[in-house]
Amino acid sequence: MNLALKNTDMLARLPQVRGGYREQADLADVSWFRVGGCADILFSPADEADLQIFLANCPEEIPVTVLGACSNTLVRDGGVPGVVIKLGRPFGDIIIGSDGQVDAGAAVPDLMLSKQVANAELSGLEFFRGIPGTVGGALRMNAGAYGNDTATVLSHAYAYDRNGKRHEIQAHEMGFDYRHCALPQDLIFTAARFQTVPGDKQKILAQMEEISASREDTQPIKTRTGGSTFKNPGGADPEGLKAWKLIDAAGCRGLTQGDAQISELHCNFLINHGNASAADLETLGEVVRQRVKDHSGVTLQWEIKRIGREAM
Ligand SMILES: Cc1cc2nc3c(=O)[nH]c(=O)nc-3n(C[C@H](O)[C@H](O)[C@H](O)COP(=O)(O)OP(=O)(O)OC[C@H]3O[C@@H](n4cnc5c(N)ncnc54)[C@H](O)[C@@H]3O)c2cc1C
Ligand SMILES: NC(=O)C1=CN([C@@H]2O[C@H](COP(=O)(O)OP(=O)(O)OC[C@H]3O[C@@H](n4cnc5c(N)ncnc54)[C@H](OP(=O)(O)O)[C@@H]3O)[C@@H](O)[C@H]2O)C=CC1
Ligand SMILES: C=C(O[C@H]1[C@H](O)[C@@H](CO)O[C@H](OP(=O)(O)OP(=O)(O)OC[C@H]2O[C@@H](n3ccc(=O)[nH]c3=O)[C@H](O)[C@@H]2O)[C@@H]1NC(C)=O)C(=O)O
Repeated sequence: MNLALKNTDMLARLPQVRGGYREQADLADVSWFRVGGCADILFSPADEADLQIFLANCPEEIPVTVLGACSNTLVRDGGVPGVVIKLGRPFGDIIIGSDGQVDAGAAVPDLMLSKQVANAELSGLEFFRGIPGTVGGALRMNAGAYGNDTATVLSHAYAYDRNGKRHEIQAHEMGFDYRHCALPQDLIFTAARFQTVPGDKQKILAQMEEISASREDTQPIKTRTGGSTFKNPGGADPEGLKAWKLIDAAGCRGLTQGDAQISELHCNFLINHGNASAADLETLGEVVRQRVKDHSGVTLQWEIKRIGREAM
């Protein structure tokens, strides 16, 4: 009752937008883990101008969170306070220009981008083939795989800050590191330009198939998961210290908590077998962190973003 009143109050204080607001929107529906509570308010902007109007006029004290495909995010069971912004089709264009420049909206799925770019006989974005997020999430996470990452192919990105001011940000200004972008958390990316190079279509497609097959063999990609749970302590260096080896050595492969499990196939993946709660998944992750710390002295860092409130 109190919560409903609070939401109604919040709604009344939000600016008029064309995209529309949805109250108590179930985020489990959009999350790869298929867990989590509701967004107080979900906002899908009608276009860039709508997003700008929202940000410029949304009261400062109302929290704003942006989500892409929610493939690297664990939404807690108590839901997300304030407004969750989910960019949709109006931010879903791909434009392939001259000189290998590729413009993509922030909501474009990485997989779709890699396929269209390959069909245009351009190379550089093959690694996106196996990453189930969006361009916006790739920019924030510096998503990467198989020896490449977003930082190496980005030319520049466009973003709005919490006051509705638009920024053009060059790749070298993003503060990219392994699975990290140092820009302020309030920035909402709306689009990016990538630099690709001409390539042989058959070779590009073959490489993408190879990536896809390798993932199917080594990662539980068809389950309800968030990808790698923890960052590799050795970073992107293929010879560096691997989270999965530490987890394995600490005896955590296959460990369960309710319907949550540490994958038997790849023990840096957390899985929801169907009825896990976000709390089950997070608790299991913390158990693993503690066991690894006790066993090897290494403190694993979460790669997965955890957002929202604990269940009440
Ligand atoms: C099966 C599986 C395999 C995976 N494999 C890989 C892999 O090989 N390599 C890899 O790097 N990752 C991998 N991931 C993790 C995930 O797909 C990536 O991190 C991806 O980039 C997240 O994108 P998203 O759109 O789902 O972001 P979300 O999970 O929705 O959000 C992640 C972060 O990005 C922010 N964000 C999202 N959109 C925007 C935006 N428009 N503007 C500003 N911030 C934004 C969110 O606020 C949040 O902080 C995998 C995940 C799964 C489920
Ligand atoms: N889609 C998801 O969020 C999740 C998918 N999965 C798994 O992933 C696999 C594939 O999922 P599926 O939904 O069929 O994949 P799709 O590629 O059909 O769609 C993925 C999402 O991307 C959106 N999308 C697609 N193209 C664009 C674009 N150009 N611009 C903006 N948004 C776009 C879709 O939006 P729209 O709704 O407008 O079509 C949809 O929300 C399945 O195995 C599924 O179980 C698991 C968890 C979550
Ligand atoms: C999935 C993610 O990214 C992944 C990315 O897909 C792959 C491929 O480049 O390399 C990193 O995983 P990783 O270091 O565990 O490498 P993987 O390719 O998955 O595995 C390496 C090798 O170890 C083997 N392996 C892995 C886990 C396991 O339990 N057992 C096992 O034998 C695999 O079979 C494979 O032969 C990224 N993870 C991190 C934290 O950096 C993600 O960030 O969400």
